[in-house]
This record gives sequence, C-alpha cells and structure tokens, in this order.
Amino acid sequence: MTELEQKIQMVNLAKSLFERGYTVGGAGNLSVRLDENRILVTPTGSSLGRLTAERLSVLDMEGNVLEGDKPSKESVFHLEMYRKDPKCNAIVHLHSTYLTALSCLEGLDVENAMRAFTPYYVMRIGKLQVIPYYRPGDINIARELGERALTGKAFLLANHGVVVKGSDLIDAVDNTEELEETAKLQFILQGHKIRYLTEAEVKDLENRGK
Ligand SMILES: O=C(O)[C@@H](O)C(=O)COP(=O)(O)O
Ligand SMILES: [Zn+2]
Repeated sequence: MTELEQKIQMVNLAKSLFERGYTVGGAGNLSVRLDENRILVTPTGSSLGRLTAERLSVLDMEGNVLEGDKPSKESVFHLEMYRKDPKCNAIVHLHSTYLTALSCLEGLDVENAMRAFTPYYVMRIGKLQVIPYYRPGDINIARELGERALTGKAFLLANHGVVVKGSDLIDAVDNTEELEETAKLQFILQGHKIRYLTEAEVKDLENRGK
C-alpha cells in the first residue's frame, strides 16, 4: 500500500468505528507503522468520525512531528509499543462502551480480565491484561504497556478504555471489534452461569493458531 492509501484506510476505518458507535466525541486514537522510522497517528482532539488524510500526523520514532496536525497525546504509548514489539504494525485505542465498563470494575484479574467462553476470543486475543489507572497521556501508561508489549495483544487501561494491537490496521480493528463484542456478551451473561472453555479447550485453540 502507498502512504496515501494507508492514510485513506485509517480515515475510512476510523469513520466506520465512529458510525457504528465504537467511539464518540473526540475519544480514542489509531496508529500504523509506516516503516522502521515513522508512524501515522490520529491528531489530538479529533473525532474518529471526521478525520482527513492530510491532517493525520506522521511522527518519527522519537515522537518528532514530520507531517500533519499535533498528534494524539497517547502517541507516546503507541511509539513505545512499536519500539518494543517489532511484529506490531497497528494499534487501536478506544473507549468502547463494554470494554470501558469492564475497565471500571474493582477486583479484576490483572493478568486476564476476561476468562474465555468463546473460541474466537481465544483465537484473536487470548487474554486481556490490565494496566493500572493513570491520567490519559501519562508517561506511565507508555512504560507499563512497553513492559508488557510482548506478552499480549490487548490491554485494558483501568477506568479508561482498551488498547489493541494488530499485524495491520484491519487486523487491529477486527481484534478490537471481537473484544468489544466479547465484553458485551459477558455483561449480557451476568447473573447466568457461564460455561467457560476448559483449559484443554483453550490449549487446543492456542495450538491450532501456531
Ligand atoms: O482518554 C484520552 O484522553 C485519550 O486517551 C484519548 O482517547 C483521546 O486523546 P487524543 O488522541 O489526544 O485526542
Ligand atoms: Zn483514551
């Protein structure tokens, strides 16, 4: 894909997420690794429903702005994840309703906030680690995500939202949608006795993914 095609893809996927209610107002940010020295990221304060290709921010790996508007305040954690995980080529951060609701619960298992009850969750995500609460934009979010970057695909930011990686932007968006749907199911199932997948069933799915 050319750089312009990557920018247009980001605008279109962001609009699609916005129009389907995965994000509202100015919340959330997306990024893509353009090459080993640069990333594309959504501008700070922008609605994901109204991005334009010319205004998307292009940064070098030190965070210097090379093109476009002032970048997301979270570009620090996006950059840190790209630096730590060479296989990560795209990142989605949203305040989607059910995952954000989950992120506000007390007593979550910080190693895996959502135990598997559907195969697709295991196949696409695996586990959902929890990063403690820090104010949005805080450097500690970058530090914590950087430390765990190689240990998972998706992370809840406590009392805030979710961060999901992908091999490209379509993969990161698909992973995010699957995760949000799983969180929604978990809330719908509250009060019912869930049959969780057994350890053997989870292992079998993990092995088939290898
Ligand atoms: O929650 C926040 O403030 C940020 O994490 C966010 O989602 C939007 O920030 P910008 O990308 O700087 O607009
Ligand atoms: Zn946020």
